Amino acid sequence: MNSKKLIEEAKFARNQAYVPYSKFPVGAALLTKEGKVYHGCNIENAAYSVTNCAERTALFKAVSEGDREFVAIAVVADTDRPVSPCGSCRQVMSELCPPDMKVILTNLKGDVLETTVEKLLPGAFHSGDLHGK
Ligand SMILES: O=c1ccn([C@H]2C[C@H](O)[C@@H](CO)O2)c(=O)[nH]1
Ligand SMILES: [Zn+2]
Repeated sequence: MNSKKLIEEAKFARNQAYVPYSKFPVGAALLTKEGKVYHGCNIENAAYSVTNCAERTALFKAVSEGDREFVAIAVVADTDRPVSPCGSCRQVMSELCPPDMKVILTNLKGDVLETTVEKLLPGAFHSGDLHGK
């Protein structure tokens, strides 16, 4: 699947966002090695900090269904620049995705920034840092 199609999938996912507080819907589409797409949207909560971002929704759905091999993720929001994933999502992507995995950031105007997991969080804390290993 090409980037353009994955972006369309992310826009589709954005329609399901539950955003009564921010009114800022975000969509994500996560592509597996086998070609399956997991959709994610942001899901907010009256206790704001419990909110789940679109990127993490897609990743947690995939892992919970037994999929762990990912090749790309597209994220879309109505931003001036291509949407920029938050720190928590960058950390979760670093944990669950290959460092060189493609991350396609975009907005409704059609600006596209293609980057990687590693570029979004250089020097991420990872499993090898635990227990002095
Ligand atoms: O990359 C991003 C940035 C923000 N949000 C969500 C979290 C919250 O619901 C709203 C405003 O921060 O947007 C995402 O889902 N992904
Ligand atoms: Zn996030």
